[in-house]
Amino acid sequence: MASFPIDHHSIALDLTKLNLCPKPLPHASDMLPFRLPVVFPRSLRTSSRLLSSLGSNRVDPNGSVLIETTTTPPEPSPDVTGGVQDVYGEDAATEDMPITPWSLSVASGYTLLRDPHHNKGLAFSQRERDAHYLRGLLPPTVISQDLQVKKMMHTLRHYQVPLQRYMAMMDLQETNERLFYKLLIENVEELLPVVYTPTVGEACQKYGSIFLRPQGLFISLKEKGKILEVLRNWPEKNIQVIVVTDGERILGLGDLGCQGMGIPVGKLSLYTALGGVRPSACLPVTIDVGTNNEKLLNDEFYIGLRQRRATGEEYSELMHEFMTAVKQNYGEKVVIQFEDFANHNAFDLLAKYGTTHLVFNDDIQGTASVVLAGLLAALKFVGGSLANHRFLFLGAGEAGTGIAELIALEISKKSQIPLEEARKNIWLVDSKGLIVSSRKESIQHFKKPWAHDHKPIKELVDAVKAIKPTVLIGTSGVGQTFTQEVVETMAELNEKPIILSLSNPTSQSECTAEQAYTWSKGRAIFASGSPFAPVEYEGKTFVPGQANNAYIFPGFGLGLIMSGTIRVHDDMLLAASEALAEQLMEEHYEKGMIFPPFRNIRKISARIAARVAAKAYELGLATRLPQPKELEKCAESSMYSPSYHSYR
Ligand SMILES: O=C([O-])CC(=O)C(=O)O
Ligand SMILES: [Mg+2]
Repeated sequence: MASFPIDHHSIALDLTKLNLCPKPLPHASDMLPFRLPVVFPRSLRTSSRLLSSLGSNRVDPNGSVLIETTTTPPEPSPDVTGGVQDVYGEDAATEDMPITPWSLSVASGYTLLRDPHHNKGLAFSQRERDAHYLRGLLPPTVISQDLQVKKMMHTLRHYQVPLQRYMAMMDLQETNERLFYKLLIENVEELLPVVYTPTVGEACQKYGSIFLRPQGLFISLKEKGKILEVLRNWPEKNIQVIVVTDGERILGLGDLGCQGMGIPVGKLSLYTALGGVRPSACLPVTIDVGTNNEKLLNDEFYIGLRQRRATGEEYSELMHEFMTAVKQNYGEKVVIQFEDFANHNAFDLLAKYGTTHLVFNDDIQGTASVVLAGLLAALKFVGGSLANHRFLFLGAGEAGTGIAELIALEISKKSQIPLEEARKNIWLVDSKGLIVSSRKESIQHFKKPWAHDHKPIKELVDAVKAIKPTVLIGTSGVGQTFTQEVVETMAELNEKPIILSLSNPTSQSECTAEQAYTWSKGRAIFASGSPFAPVEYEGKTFVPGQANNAYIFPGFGLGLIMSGTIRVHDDMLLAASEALAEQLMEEHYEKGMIFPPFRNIRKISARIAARVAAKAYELGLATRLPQPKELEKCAESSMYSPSYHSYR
């Protein structure tokens, strides 16, 4: 039995946590009268079993008990953009906690400094250093978390190579999680390109070489028959979101096998930083069924299975075991986000598990929702409704057909016309040319609804001339395919051509922001999947938007979680798009923007979450009852705060 060198006989019980989504308190100290001391019999006080039963699974036999308190709550701030106040003490209002609302974990001394969830580095106070056996293990200086942020940003800005910044950020995530999130939340525009696209793409390509500590859960063919056991090896039990990839189509970079792990890790960092979901509730997973990437197979530093990809039954059986184990282990309300699967599996998995699990395909549905939002906002510049526009896509995979379908759904609902009718103004070009009815027999099922009557056309530029689109959308995964001639033709056809180059990372973008503005003589309404800096053209500054699903999935997921939703419905995607488009203000339009700046992303995510949750309640898919009255406030107040807790 472990012994714990402490003399605390009470643990604070925060009654507000018994409420699933209590009203935000006007001041955190209002909570204090509700805190009850809970006294345990002496025999229980030293029992590691008791501690485990209270929700801690980090019992250190040599350690002391570390109790997080809210005795010095931070001043509540009225906004959520720069890290919210920790109203609930444990950032857990999205969590079902009917009986054990404790905040408790176990570590001390050296172990505490190496526990990323509790380490505060130089920010440990003198009192904490005494109480937790840290004296001598740290240099004497005590600094604030704000100063730590300043120092870290200073260090990061000195690195010239983006990959160095990525590695420094991953290192921070693995040593001091709260500091990592504070940095990311407070510097989101600067750091998003580091932990996310484009740098995460390069990180995945070089993952084998830069790999220091494993992050996330690796489930390979070797784990077949044991996936439930593997899930149980993960230290956190209360999982709310899983992002899973099989690495076959990482961004526009292709098959990166097991090294695709950078993507679920990055996406989940955004779930926390942008959407406020607690890091401990997030589980990144990579399914390794091999890779067809010869370069990786021959790379001595490759970290995955050294075999060609399993397909067919072998593949579906492993995926099925995974999906079944997830539901068995975490229940029905865990969000499973599919990420960067190749087309053929992505559509099949979504269709197969859409009726039994809470699944969401970010590349099909998240991308569709963000692009629809951008188009709704762009109407402000071009006028009319979506039904008055003609759309041409380069790329007919997950993103292309997903966006096309959501546009058609929105048009069909708004104009009250059948979906088939709404699809007629939407055209797609794939690697073989315009998708037309004469190709219907030979194309994949997800392309068939877009095979309209027209003579075959091979080249994109000829398709632009023939179809005369008002909106051109690139989802091809191939860089520099919107040539000067293509953009110029769009500009000849339209006073304000809408051009979206969505492929990631930057190297795969169909054209750059500068090309779009220059070739259209400053008339294009442009957005891209990966970020581009503002462009000066003839004395005017153009701010390109980042049409990236990062605007959608964090808030969307939060909406699902806070309402206890059990299935995703397309109407929730439409609700998310509308919520995002509504965030555009006059000041944004003046700069030609069709997406709001990322610096307000937590507010944006809360709005999206509220709208998604409201739709879920309306559709009868939400299980968390009764429905909170003020969903947006509920979303904001349930967001994770990266501020340090005080330990006693
Ligand atoms: O990760 C991103 O930046 C967007 C995305 O889902 C993709 O390109 O596959
Ligand atoms: Mg993706």
